Amino acid sequence: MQELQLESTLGAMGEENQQRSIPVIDLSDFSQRKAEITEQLWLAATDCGFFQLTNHGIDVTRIEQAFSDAEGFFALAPEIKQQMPLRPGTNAGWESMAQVRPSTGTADQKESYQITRPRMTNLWPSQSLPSFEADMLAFEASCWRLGIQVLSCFADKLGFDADFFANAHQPDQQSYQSTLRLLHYYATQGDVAVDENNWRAGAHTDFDCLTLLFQRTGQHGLQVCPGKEAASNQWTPVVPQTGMVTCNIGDMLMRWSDDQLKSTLHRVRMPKAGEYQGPRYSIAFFCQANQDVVIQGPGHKYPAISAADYLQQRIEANFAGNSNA
Ligand SMILES: O=C(O)CCC(=O)C(=O)O
Ligand SMILES: [Fe+2]
Repeated sequence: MQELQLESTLGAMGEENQQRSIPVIDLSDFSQRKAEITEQLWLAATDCGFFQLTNHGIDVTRIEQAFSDAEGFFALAPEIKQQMPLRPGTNAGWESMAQVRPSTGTADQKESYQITRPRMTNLWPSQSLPSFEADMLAFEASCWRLGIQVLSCFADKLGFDADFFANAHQPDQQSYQSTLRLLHYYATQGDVAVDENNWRAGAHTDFDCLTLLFQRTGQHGLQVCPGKEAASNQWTPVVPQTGMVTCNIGDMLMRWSDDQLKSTLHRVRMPKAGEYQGPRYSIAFFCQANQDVVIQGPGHKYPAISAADYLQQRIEANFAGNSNA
């Protein structure tokens, strides 16, 4: 697949480019300002493929709570986390150092726990963390609402009904496959090589329609390389700020928009000597259309394919691990 050829050329470090900026889009008064917001989102998503949202309706205290829940989960003993293993192909459960990217060939220096609503049987830490499940499902629902709001703007521009993507990502169905992923990148010692073999997350594009990413102030490392400039191998840092939501377009929406919306390469680099060496936590929500939904762009550039088959192709081609991004 075209996406993979691009990824496999991008293991090298490249250079940092501070010149580009990631657009920041204010969602306040969404219903009154929808047309204006839609233009801003479309511009950002057709150009850079990455943007950050403010006044998006998810309260910062709610985000902080989700991070403290995530810290609580990752602090559980390995024997407990091992009872909730990531099941191949499901995007549900816990893994550590299991994700190998084609861009690097080495495992990401992280652990993750993924929540995909219909697939969570026996995967909740109910005994150790009694309120975790309810908290996380409520947070997932807030992410869904925000993701669908942004997608409704893209639907307007693509000539689909405003509720087209809401219908394509129905949470109450067995075929639902949007995923909330908690991420914990391990603390480093300051003497770790920052080279092309060592990444918190190797360069990749996401498989989904739209990713919402929560980062914490001070926990740097995310870098972006816009598609049209991929050959430059120049990477722009995305400044982390608790409360902002960083968004990126994934491969599924790129295909669904006949390549108008851009799925953008990104990665998380290791801290350099002198930088913060502590753990890095982030939370990602991947909007992925329900399995039975048929993906086809307005101009029919690509053949119709179900969301299940599309993801399967992407996962099989990508790596032995099982994940959506
Ligand atoms: O942790 C981050 O900042 C990025 C995570 C990411 O890109 C992913 O999980 O797909
Ligand atoms: Fe990603």
